[in-house]
Amino acid sequence: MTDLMQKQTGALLEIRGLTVSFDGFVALNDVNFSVKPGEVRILMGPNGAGKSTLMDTVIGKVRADQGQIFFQGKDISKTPEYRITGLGICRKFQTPGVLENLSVKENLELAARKSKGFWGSLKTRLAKEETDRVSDVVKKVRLEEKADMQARHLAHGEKQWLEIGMVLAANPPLIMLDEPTAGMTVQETALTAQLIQELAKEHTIIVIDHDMTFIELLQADVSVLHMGKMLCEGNLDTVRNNEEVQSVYLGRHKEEAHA
Ligand SMILES: Nc1ncnc2c1ncn2[C@@H]1O[C@H](COP(=O)(O)OP(=O)(O)OP(=O)(O)O)[C@@H](O)[C@H]1O
Repeated sequence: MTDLMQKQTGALLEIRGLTVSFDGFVALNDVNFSVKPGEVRILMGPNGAGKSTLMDTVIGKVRADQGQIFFQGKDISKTPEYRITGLGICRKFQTPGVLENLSVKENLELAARKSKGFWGSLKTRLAKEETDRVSDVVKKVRLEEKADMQARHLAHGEKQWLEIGMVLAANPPLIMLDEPTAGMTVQETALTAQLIQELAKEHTIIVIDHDMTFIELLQADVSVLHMGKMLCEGNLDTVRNNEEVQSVYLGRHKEEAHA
């Protein structure tokens, strides 16, 4: 896809006909998926549906057997993993990456340095643009008052926001968040939904999550994967009313709720 085609389709990320298999097991089967600049998209699906594999393929950790991945109009299907961050794609995993003994600000500075690659990370001082970015990010993730506090003293939700901040420090156009509200209180979950909506003004965000309260708060379009196939896409009502989704995913949750 050329830059012109990207403008025509309007997609920041466009995945076409993606098939991925592990030793003959097909984890993704001819998946199409695209997100527009500034969009928040929720990626749902039961365990083993292929959500992580889809994200892993975007960041070059897993290679596709077939299909193409276009980012800002460029085919990145064969771009090595170590180059993907530099292109402006950042993924936050569920496992914490915060350094507990460093302050909030120091963690953010480190993330800003790392985004500059190996040589950039060796620089002792940050450029003005980077320090400005760190000050901006610390406000965005609502940790301004705790900027000098060691990360280990933060509440669980605050640590998750710091991690989102560390992704933001690199200022990537595309952010992928893996269950950002896991373990959060209802109030922290609501604040996280608000934060993600604010961030979507400058970034495109793909969120993998199962928490229906959070998904409702996000008010974003949803893509549902099931057994490696894209089952349904649309707004939350469309997805909720889809019979296949009800039987394979939401139905299961209802049963659990009534158990
Ligand atoms: N490296 C691998 N080798 C073999 N099989 C794998 C590998 N990675 C994933 N799979 C399989 O591919 C399928 C999709 O896994 P994936 O982790 O993408 O699902 P998921 O939707 O992210 O699930 P969960 O919500 O449980 O994280 C699963 O059946 C999984 O066992």
